[in-house]
Amino acid sequence: MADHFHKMHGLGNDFVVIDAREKAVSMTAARARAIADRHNGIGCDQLILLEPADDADAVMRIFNADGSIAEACGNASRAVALLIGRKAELITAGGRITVEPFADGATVEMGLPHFGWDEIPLAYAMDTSAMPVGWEGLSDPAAVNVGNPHLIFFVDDCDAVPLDRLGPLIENDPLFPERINVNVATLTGPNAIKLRVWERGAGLTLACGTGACATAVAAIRSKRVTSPVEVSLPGGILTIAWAGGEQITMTGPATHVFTGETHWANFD
Ligand SMILES: N[C@@H](CCC[C@H](N)C(=O)O)C(=O)O
Repeated sequence: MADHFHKMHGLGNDFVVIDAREKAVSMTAARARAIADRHNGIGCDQLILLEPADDADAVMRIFNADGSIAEACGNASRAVALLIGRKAELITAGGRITVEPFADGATVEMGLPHFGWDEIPLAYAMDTSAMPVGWEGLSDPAAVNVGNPHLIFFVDDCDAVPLDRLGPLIENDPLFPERINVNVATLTGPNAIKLRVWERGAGLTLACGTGACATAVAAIRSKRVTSPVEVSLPGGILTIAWAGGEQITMTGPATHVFTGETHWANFD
């Protein structure tokens, strides 16, 4: 019997979502990589596996396109909210989150941000609000962990940054023992940021929800902007609210593209 999957996206950051809450699906890094491959698979930035949870609505497991595990995914959280269709609590490797859908999107309580160098994690101690490091024209980034690790560079013009070249260089720098998501951000108003993201394990994507959260938090913390913040990504806009010390709230659209059928064994 064929297995079902859902093709979904949040601002163009796209997912294959497998609902394994009632019927177990075995997933490996190699299988996830093959499904995500746009040349011979269904194609996606992240593969999302929903599994049963004892004390929550579901466990959400996240595989990047390269097969690696991610602890959090903001855009997929909104997509999963749409799929579940009601307020729900999800367990991710990065912590518990609460999702609440509306007609064509969702609001997500993303949890608390973490700023300690060992919580990012970095290879050695330093101030994560303005790190004394640089790669070519990019320097003094902030680092924030919002379930997954992010590095944020505030620059005059994020469109001018060669992120396709610098992204992989920074992602794989030994300073980041678990690699890192790389954000380049430009302030466009007292509550507005333009953002591009090189995602760990997936490369350039049209949007990154956790990148928007981490960037907004870093900008609010350094008093560059005030909450709530409109974060404009190539795929569209997210609204991020954070009052220091509290959970980050993310609101934005999500889309169910189609439901398909396949045999997961086809991807081995
Ligand atoms: N696209 C996601 C983030 C996915 C995980 C990330 N690439 C990582 O490895 O941490 C989002 O919308 O947050």
